[in-house]
Amino acid sequence: MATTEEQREGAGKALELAAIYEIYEELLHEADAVDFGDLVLLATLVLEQNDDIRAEYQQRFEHILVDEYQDVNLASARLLRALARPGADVWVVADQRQSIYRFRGAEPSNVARFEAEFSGEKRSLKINYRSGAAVVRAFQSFAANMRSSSGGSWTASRGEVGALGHIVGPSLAAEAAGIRAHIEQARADGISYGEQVILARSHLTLARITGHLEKLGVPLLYLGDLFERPEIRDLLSLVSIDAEPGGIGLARVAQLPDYDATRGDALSVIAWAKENRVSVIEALGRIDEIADISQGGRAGLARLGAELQDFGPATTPWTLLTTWLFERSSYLAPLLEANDPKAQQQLVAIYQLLKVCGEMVAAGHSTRRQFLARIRRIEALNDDRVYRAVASEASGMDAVRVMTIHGSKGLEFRAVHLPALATTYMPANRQGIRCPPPPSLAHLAIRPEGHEAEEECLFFVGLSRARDFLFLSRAERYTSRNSTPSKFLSALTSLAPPRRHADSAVATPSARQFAPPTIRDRYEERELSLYLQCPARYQYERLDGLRGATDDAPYIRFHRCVYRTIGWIEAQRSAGQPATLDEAQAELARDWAEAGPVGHGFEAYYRSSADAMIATMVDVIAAETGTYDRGEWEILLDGKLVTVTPDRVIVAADGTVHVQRIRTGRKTKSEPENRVYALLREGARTRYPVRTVVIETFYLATRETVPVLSRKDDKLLAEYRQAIADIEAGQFAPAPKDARRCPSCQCYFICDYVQGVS
Ligand SMILES: Nc1ncnc2c1ncn2[C@@H]1O[C@H](COP(=O)(O)OP(=O)(O)OP(=O)(O)O)[C@@H](O)[C@H]1O
Repeated sequence: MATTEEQREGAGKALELAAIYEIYEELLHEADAVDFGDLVLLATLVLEQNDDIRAEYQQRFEHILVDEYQDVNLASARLLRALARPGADVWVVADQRQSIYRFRGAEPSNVARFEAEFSGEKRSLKINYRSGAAVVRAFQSFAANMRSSSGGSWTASRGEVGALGHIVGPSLAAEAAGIRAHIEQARADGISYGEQVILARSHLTLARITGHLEKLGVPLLYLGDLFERPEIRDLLSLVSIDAEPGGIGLARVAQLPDYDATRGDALSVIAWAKENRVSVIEALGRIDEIADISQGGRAGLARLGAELQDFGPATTPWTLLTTWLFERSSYLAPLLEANDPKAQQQLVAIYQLLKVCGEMVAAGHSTRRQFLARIRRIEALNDDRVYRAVASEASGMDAVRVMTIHGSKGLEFRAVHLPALATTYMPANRQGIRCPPPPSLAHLAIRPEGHEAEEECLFFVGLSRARDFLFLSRAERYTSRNSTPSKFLSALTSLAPPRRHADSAVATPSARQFAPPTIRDRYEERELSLYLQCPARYQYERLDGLRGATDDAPYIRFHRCVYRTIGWIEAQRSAGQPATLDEAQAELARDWAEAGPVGHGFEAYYRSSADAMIATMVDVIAAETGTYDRGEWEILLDGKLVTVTPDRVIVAADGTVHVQRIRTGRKTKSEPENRVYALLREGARTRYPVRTVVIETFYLATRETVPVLSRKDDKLLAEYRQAIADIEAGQFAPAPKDARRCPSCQCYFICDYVQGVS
């Protein structure tokens, strides 16, 4: 029974998840498909529930060998029990110091139970054949204090070979320069690039480090986030021209060196195409008719028009890319000529994109729009990992390997580089449990000690991949704050004392300069909010007037429909004609057909939530006794007017004014920190100087009204003032507040911002 607020919220989430999971299972069933977990689950159930099948398999296998036994979870442990007949030889290999799959249900305690469960015995391996003595000493020293299974001692059969290194740099750039020095040190010892690996806890860390190493000219077999690489963005922008609405891709393509056009040229072409209702490609073909094009740009854009000629709505991304790259443009020429590690890397990335494109087209995402939508979706779900590893065709390249520690399990390399050994990176911070399991499954939640133990194991896995050289490194600053050394280093510093590596002099590109826009005295709250979300997006959308496609998740579409319908209901009420439930639902049906998650697997679930919210709204309005005061407010901030239209303003019978913001989502802790509340309070102060005003959030899903206090108003209003000042100073560098939302931005493909790296 949930008694506290937290438990109630947890139970609500668990119920929601259970409902979604049921639909997910139904969809799997309809598609006649199984997921990864089912592969083990279904096999186990078949064996457990059918005596004859179990007998058949049990007598087939006299010996069963299990590797990585510490990673066995509940389902695979049951599979093993069902497969092993009484008296069968079960032989397992386990290293509890390498248990790195607790997060997906692995139960290292299986190892401790092995002897009793299978009447077995345990033997320890004492000789290490992989690593030289220096490396063995390092992981032995670390293992001495591990939680999951402390201790262990090994004789290095290869003897005194190899060495350790440890550098500390003031910044990430300096750390990268230090890693390059380590890489070269190993090469001087006869270890090629291809025999070296960089291992880190997360892809994000790898992307950040490799971004710097790439600039330093280190050949790497790693692409980072494929779809955020500059050359891939060039190509995706090209694909998007006339495929995503608005011709936005031209803003990037026109500025490629080959076309020598300006951003202003691109905007002129896009505007002309819109005005004349022709495609952007056609507009490029008629460039002579377009005014306001720079001299160099005119010739370049005419050339681009010729290259794209005869590409129409039916042209697939595959045809467009291959024809343009190999037959028409000279985009590849400088890369082929340069033949340096950076160019090679770019060519590999382009090859990889073509491969992905071919696969996606074959899988039915065959129009250019579908292809781009698919990429946005992959990025939004952070599901691009499979595209980061370089295609096997390139595996012969002599380039440093790059992978997560999880990905390195079971592998070995002559030199291992472990960067970012700083607090919060290694061990990583434990993430809160977003949806705690219900009490009956509480044993499945990873406890804090489990997280720490798992992080230690990860580090042990990283250390023990090295054959000859183990190189450790960290920076004193990764963000604007200083970062302290990883606590895991303390076991190693006496063996590998840190050396300082000075900052490198890698030139960073200068920030983009833009002419300040016209100074105005009036701004909408919405546009300032957009600016604060991302200055670049503000510029593209508000100043350049660029509109393109966005990838809106069904969840967003559901909320948008509910807000739209509520806006209509509120307007009806203000006009003195409150909507009936039927009318409101008919309005929702219209909004839904136009903008809802129609056809999505979870549509019915979203729709019933939307229906319930609309019914609540109608009900709440019917029960209301106050009067309405609706309209746009103007709030004066340092001589500038900021306009905002509150969701609802009700003057109650006792004269109190309730200013509400309506939310269709779940109650969140951050909601009261939304700066719009500060603005509403400021507005209410001048509009209702003598009345009591309450600023509140109204949560439709739960009918809750929560007052918002004024604690941070000054700071929040200052954000609006700063936004206006920055806009007027022409500061529009991409700086998304929440980079995870970038893939749903219309400017995604033309933008230079790289998540976690920029
Ligand atoms: N008896 C042996 N003589 C010489 N070399 C050996 C011997 N056994 C293993 N090796 C070498 O030692 C290295 C490690 O072996 P292997 O990968 O099988 O170990 P492991 O226990 O699976 O390691 P881990 O679980 O840490 O990945 C390999 O390079 C392997 O060729």
